[in-house]
Amino acid sequence: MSIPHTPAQTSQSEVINTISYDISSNDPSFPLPASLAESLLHTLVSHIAEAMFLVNSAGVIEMINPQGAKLFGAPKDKIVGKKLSEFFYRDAQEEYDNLFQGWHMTTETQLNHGPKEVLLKRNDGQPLEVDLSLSCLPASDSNPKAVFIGIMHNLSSHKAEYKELRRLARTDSLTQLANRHAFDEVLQRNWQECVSHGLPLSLVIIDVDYFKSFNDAHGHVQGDECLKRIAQVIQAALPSRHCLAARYGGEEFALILPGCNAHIAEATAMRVQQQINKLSFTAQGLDASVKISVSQGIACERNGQFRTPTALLCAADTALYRAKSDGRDRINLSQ
Ligand SMILES: Nc1nc2c(ncn2[C@@H]2O[C@H](COP(=O)(O)OP(=O)(O)OP(=O)(O)O)[C@@H](O)[C@H]2O)c(=O)[nH]1
Repeated sequence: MSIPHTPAQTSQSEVINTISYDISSNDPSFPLPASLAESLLHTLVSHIAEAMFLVNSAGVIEMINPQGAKLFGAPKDKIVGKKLSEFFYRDAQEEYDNLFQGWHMTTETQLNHGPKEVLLKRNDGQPLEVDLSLSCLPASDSNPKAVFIGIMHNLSSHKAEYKELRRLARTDSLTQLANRHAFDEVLQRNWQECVSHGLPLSLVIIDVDYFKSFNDAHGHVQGDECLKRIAQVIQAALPSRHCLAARYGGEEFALILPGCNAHIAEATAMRVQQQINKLSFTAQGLDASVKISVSQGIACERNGQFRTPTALLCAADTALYRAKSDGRDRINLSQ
C-alpha cells in the first residue's frame, strides 16, 4: 500500500486506510512521520459522518467534529480542553474518571469498549441518551502519545420509539387500560413483592352482564363506546396508583390491588358497581332507560392460602361465576 504524502491530496477512504494500516501494523520499519499521522487523524475526525472526538490519556477532549459538538450541545471551543467525564452524570462520570486515571496501569486497549448507553450531560444541562464507543490508538513511532477515539450516536428518537412501542404492546387499544399481557406481568411482579413482604394481594374480576344483549340491541359500535365508559369508571375506582386496571378479555376486566385486603377490595368493587349502575348513555344517542350492570368476583391472598398467582386468579374467577349464577349485578368474595 502506498502512503500519501500530504493529507490535502488524500481522499477520506485513503486516510482511513492509511491510519488503519499504520496503527494496526505498527510496523517500525515503515512508520508515518508523527506530524503526518496526527494530521491524518484530525482529517479523519473532521470529515467522518459520525459524531466523533479525540481524548488524550488524561481524559481531556482534544478535538471534536461538528456532529459531535452538536450532540454535546456546545460550540467546539466550549468542549475542547474539558474532561470527557464532565459531560456525564455521577456514575458514568466516576467510571470514566477511574478509567483514565488507571489506564496506563493496564494494557492500553483495555479501555476500549463498544457501543454502550450513556446519559450525556449537554452544555445546556439537558440529558441526552447516546451510545458511546471508545477505542485506544496505542502509542507508536508515528503516534508518540496514545489517543482515544470516541464515537457517539444519538439514541433519543430510538428510545422514544421503543417506549411508545412498549406502551402500545401493553395497552388495550379500545379502552386504553392495560391489556392481558401487561396484567400477567404485573400480577407476577406484585405476587412476588407482596408474598415476600407479607402484604395482602387482592384480585377483582369484573364481567359486564348480558353484554351480548346490549350489542344485539344497540350494535357493536355502541357496545365499544360502552366498554370505554366502563373502563373509565373502573380506572377511577382504583384505591391507589399502585393498583392496576386491565381489560382481561372481551367484556371482562380485572383489577390487581397490591397491599389491599379483602375489605379494601370489596369497597373498590362496590364503587365500581355503584358508578356502573349510574352510567347513562343518552349522550351517545341511547334512551335514558338503557342501563348496564357488572358482576364481580374477589379473591385475596393474605396468609399463604393460595400457592400461586394462577390459583388466586382461579379463585377470583370462581367467585365471579357465583356472582353470575346468584343473579348478576353483585359482588362475590372467595372464602
Ligand atoms: N362491542 C363489543 N363487544 C364485544 C367485545 N368483546 C366482546 N364483546 C361481546 O361481548 C359479548 C359477551 O357475551 P357473553 O359471553 O354471552 O356474555 P353476556 O351476554 O355478557 O352474558 P353474561 O356474561 O352471562 O351476563 C359477546 O356478544 C361479544 O361479542 C368488543 O370489543 N366490543
